[in-house]
Amino acid sequence: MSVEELKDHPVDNNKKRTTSKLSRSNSPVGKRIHNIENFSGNHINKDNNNANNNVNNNVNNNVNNEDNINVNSKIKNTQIDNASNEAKNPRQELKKTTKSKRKYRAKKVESTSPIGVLQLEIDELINKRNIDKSLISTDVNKILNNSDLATKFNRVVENVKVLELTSNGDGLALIKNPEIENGFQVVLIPFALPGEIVNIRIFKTHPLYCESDLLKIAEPSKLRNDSLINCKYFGRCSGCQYQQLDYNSQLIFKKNTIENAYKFFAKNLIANNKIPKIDDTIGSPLQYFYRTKLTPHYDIPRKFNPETSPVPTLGFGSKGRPEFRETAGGNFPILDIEECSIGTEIINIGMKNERKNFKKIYKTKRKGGTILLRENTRVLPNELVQEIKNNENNESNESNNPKFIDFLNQENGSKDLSNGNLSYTKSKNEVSNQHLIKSCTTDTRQIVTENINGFVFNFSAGEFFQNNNSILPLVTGYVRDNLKIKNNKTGENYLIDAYCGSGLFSITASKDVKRVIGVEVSKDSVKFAEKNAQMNNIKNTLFIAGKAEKIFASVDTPSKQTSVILDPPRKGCDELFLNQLSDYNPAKIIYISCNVHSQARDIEFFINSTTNGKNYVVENIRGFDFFPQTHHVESVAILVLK
Ligand SMILES: C[S@@+](CC[C@H](N)C(=O)[O-])C[C@H]1O[C@@H](n2cnc3c(N)ncnc32)[C@H](O)[C@@H]1O
Repeated sequence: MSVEELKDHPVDNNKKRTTSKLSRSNSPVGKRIHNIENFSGNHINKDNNNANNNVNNNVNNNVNNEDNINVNSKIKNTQIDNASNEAKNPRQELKKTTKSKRKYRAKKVESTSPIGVLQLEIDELINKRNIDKSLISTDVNKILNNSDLATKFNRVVENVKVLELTSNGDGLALIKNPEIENGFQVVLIPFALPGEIVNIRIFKTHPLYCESDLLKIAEPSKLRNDSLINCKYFGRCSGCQYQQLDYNSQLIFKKNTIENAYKFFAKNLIANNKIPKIDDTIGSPLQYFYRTKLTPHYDIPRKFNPETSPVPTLGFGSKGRPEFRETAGGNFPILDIEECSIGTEIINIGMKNERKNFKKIYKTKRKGGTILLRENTRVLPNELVQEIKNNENNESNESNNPKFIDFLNQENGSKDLSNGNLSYTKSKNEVSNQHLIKSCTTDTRQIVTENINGFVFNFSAGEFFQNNNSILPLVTGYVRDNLKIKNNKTGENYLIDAYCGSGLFSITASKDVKRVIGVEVSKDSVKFAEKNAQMNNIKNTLFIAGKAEKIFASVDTPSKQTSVILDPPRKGCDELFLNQLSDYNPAKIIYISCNVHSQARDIEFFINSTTNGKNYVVENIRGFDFFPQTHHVESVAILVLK
């Protein structure tokens, strides 16, 4: 952070831990945790750092258990002397007496959501060690209404052994429960790896687990290699979890996530040996600087005064207040982020431009918001490339070539405020020999272009499109290779692309099949799918705007010669759709998913609970790493009619 920016943030938030909605809002996990486990009052959340508080450090020895749980660990209770503080403040005293009882309200959890999966991971952790659930359950209502109890829970614990890694990339451990005799707390420790011995600070308690900050790594895992960390915000930003791991280890953890997902959600198929060995995860050609879309955001505080309040921070949510490494971005719920090492070069240039712009306009904002940064790739016409080249000798370059300026100005993208020009980067597609100009758009309705394996795609910047274009040739190639239907002597294959977006799989696979029918709920995406087919001179596609559930009413392709691609949103397919898919009875199903848990659940339902499901074999399951450095994994499962 520059000196200038430091001036913009005179408030030292280090003295104020706020686990507001915002502190978790960037992380899909955090978001769900907040939505699902909602306290009616304040969160259990005390300031352990506040130097003004009267702090007693009581160091207790933890009980040794038969397991490797927290062996020889010490629990350090950081207790705030509330009594003495409150007595001095009669207003607070009054408030205290009139305050109504705070109540913990648990909300319904979707089992394949991150918090739903965490519950299964917790069950597995305790079952493996024969620990009864009652020994890890905490009465959160009691803590909410008893500040002494809250400080007892919000403590520093030393020498904690990390036992597992969750599918969200957090370490999972067991520590002694400060209230239940011989009881435990399951604790989430972001950025910690299995096998590590760490010191942590608990800051939030839920009925079956608690959240903590990683303070110190006393004994690192052999897998940890902090020299690989490429980002000054890593260890606080909620975006990446795995930068401390070499890439191969990241891929192994992701394969593990897929294995666990099938273990949790396809129990019956696993028990009957109907799930094949999960194949190795295919890595991304780019492991940093790959993300073609980022959405930094900001919050406008309730008591915001445009004249006196500091510039709100702009970036991504912070994952608590870890201290195990020095990080940039400040101690804010939304970290003040200037660059993101997984974003592409032009996205980072766009981020810098838009930060400068934000400093000019933030006073007009009344509520928080998000800034869209989406990469747009255009091909520079050959004549223009030639003209620029020819003029190079005259000390002329592209920046003073009027035609090039015209080319740039066709685009309404992120501009360099110092000169008002569109920011861009140049690159070359070595396969097609095309010169590419990349810019960054911030307008959700702007039409952007992507080039994948010689195909061109247009779509609205605000609509869905895959974010890592470096891996798209690999995944679309894999899908194409697997569309072939064995024993199809007619030589005529058909494809149904359910949840087709702007036609990525329909178009890249169109040459291998006689006809493609795509269905997509977003009318805007369907419009682009049609346009993309036209632009790529593809004539055998038909796109239907509507719900995937309705597609089978309009399908006339022979099912034994048809493969179906499913690529639903994170929540997966609904049962109505899966029943219709089974009635249609296609020769092959390729299920692509960014949430392997809902994928496993759907495949279990399809095979076990639909009319024709039992006639399918799961031939292959493997991950594709669309999101290096993060816990996310895309999973592709192939089902074949026996
Ligand atoms: C994960 S995206 C995949 C898009 C496309 N296959 C791609 O890779 O670009 C899921 C798509 O499903 C669409 N969608 C969501 N619910 C749907 C439904 N019930 N029926 C059809 N499409 C749906 C979304 O609009 C989104 O475009």
